[in-house]
Amino acid sequence: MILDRIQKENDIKKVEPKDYKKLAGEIRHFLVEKISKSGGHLSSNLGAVELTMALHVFLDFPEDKLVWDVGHQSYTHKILTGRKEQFSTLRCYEGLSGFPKRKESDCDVCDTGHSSTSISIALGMAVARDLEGKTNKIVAVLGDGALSGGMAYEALNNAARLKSNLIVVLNDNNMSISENVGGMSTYLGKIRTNRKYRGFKYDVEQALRRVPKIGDAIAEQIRISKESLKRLVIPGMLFEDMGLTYIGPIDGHNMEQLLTAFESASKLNEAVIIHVVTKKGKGYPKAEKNPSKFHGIEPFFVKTGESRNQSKDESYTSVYSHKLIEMAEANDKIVAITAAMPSGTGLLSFQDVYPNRFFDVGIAEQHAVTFAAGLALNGYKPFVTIYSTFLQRAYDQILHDVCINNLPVVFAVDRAGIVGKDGETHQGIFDISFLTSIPNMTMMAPKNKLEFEDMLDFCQNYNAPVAIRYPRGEAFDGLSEFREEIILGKAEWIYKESEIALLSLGSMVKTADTVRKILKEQGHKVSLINARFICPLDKEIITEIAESHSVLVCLEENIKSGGFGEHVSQFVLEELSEKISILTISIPDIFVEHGSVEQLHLKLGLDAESVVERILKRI
Ligand SMILES: Cc1ncc(C[n+]2csc(CCOP(=O)(O)OP(=O)(O)O)c2C)c(N)n1
Ligand SMILES: CC(=O)[C@@H](O)[C@H](O)COP(=O)(O)O
Ligand SMILES: [Mg+2]
Repeated sequence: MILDRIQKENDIKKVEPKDYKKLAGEIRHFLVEKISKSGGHLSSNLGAVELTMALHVFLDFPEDKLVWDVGHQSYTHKILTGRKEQFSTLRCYEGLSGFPKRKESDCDVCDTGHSSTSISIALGMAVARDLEGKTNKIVAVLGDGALSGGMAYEALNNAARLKSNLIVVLNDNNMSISENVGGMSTYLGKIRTNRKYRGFKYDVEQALRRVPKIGDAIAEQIRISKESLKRLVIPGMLFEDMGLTYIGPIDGHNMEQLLTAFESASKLNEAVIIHVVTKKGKGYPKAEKNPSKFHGIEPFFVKTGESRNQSKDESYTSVYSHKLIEMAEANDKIVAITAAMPSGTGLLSFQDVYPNRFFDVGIAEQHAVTFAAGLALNGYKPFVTIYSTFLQRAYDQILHDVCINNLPVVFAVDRAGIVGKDGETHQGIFDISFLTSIPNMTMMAPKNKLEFEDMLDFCQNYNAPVAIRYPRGEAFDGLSEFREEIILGKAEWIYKESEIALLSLGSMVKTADTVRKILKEQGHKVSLINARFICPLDKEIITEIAESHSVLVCLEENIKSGGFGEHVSQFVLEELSEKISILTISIPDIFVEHGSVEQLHLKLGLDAESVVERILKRI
């Protein structure tokens, strides 16, 4: 095996070019084997094997810097930098991360997981390099999907002024997680299908250069026709007109072409875009055929491509998907918006039923929110469906465009709480803190499936900004006998006793129910209250609790700062501190690494036993 000869960074330089193809095959085999057991981002990694190999032949690590956009496609980079043996721990607790991690290797320059940041990072590093008088190479690699994100354009706009070398590799596989969308995607498609014009461009330019000094009129005519030809057919002209150099399109599975392009680009004292065309899922036919399914995949059987986990439980996402379609049937003002996550957010089926009322805006969370504000201003009811972690991108748009105008936009905040294996960059543990600090915002979280549906109905009829957060995975269907009407700012009594009151929010109601059972077995009297709303806070129920209990325990799956517990504590401190002692169970103010949700809950003290222990200590 050639792969066995690669133990650390730069070892690939010893591999002979005639063996590149074999090495690429071995890496693909390794990826499919490992990811089929651990789960992970398969399709993007299979597509980027030769590209990564070529970059590793071209660059000297760790002096040269390679910046991955999102980072979900960096597995081959990990293999080539001495982390192959750790792949059996991929995305497991305390194991290898699925994204670049500085603490794993000095060949990883930046921890990432969110899209469209690579050109900014690389440009910053290039400018720092120049200021230091150094000459190391810096390369950013981003996908065509990542190029739908606003930050990428802001960075390109800025990079056009650079007077030293920076290489931006655009890895174009004509896919985001699902179909890539938008004008840039169309433009790249034209370049791909007009490859023959590469030769044409060269011929025209050569011919023009050879024109001897002739009369001004003819020269001007030639200049004009050159300009119009460029605009019509020459690949990458948009980038060139911005002041960037464009090379491409290049076959991203051809090592020779890639290496030639990198070498040529590195000689230029400016920012160069190398447009590389690859096939997402390459080498595993099932992923080639259905790259979306294998973009981020749970463990699967290699032979059939079917998942190893045959869970039939309905997810919150799927509940949302069905309910939204049902509501949209009766309410033609409902529109659904996603930022490049139609599958993950469950909106694919909405798109099937209501294609004209479905909008995938690309990886553009900021635009998604302000676009929703525009729709709401003209009488529509937008459901902006974005994962908690990616909504972080749109804080000012929520504040400035939606909340100051007090517009009836619904924020369906999926993947709220611990998401597990994607780790720090993807945990949805900040949304309560950043959303509830904004005036005019109402925020809630359901305890179970039925309440989620009722809350969505509430959102539909609510005439102001409202956010509803729900977790990744299976929808809880317990406690369904408790189904009081949803009233703005009102919590729900589930069990009314005395001594200890568990005031619990969303996903933590299920845990609190278990905590209550354990405490009752030990002889305690325990109430369970479903908070439902974070803001407005049900001050009345908190006051009632304070009159009849000695300890109030708040439970939530958000960080402590700015969380639900902090809101309740503030009120108790100001109004009720004489009457009741308060204990908040939240996630500490840290970034939470990868691992299974259960392991992470255990580590963070959010499992029932740890909660019981903390309560007993308190009383
Ligand atoms: C800000 C942000 N929004 C959404 C995502 C989810 N996401 C991860 S990868 C991806 C698609 C990226 O497409 P592309 O850059 O073309 O890479 P490919 O997967 O095709 O290799 C998306 C939407 C993200 N990581 N960051
Ligand atoms: C890389 C990325 O950001 C997405 O692919 C993310 O991993 C999706 O997460 P879900 O699996 O929760 O949809
Ligand atoms: Mg892509």
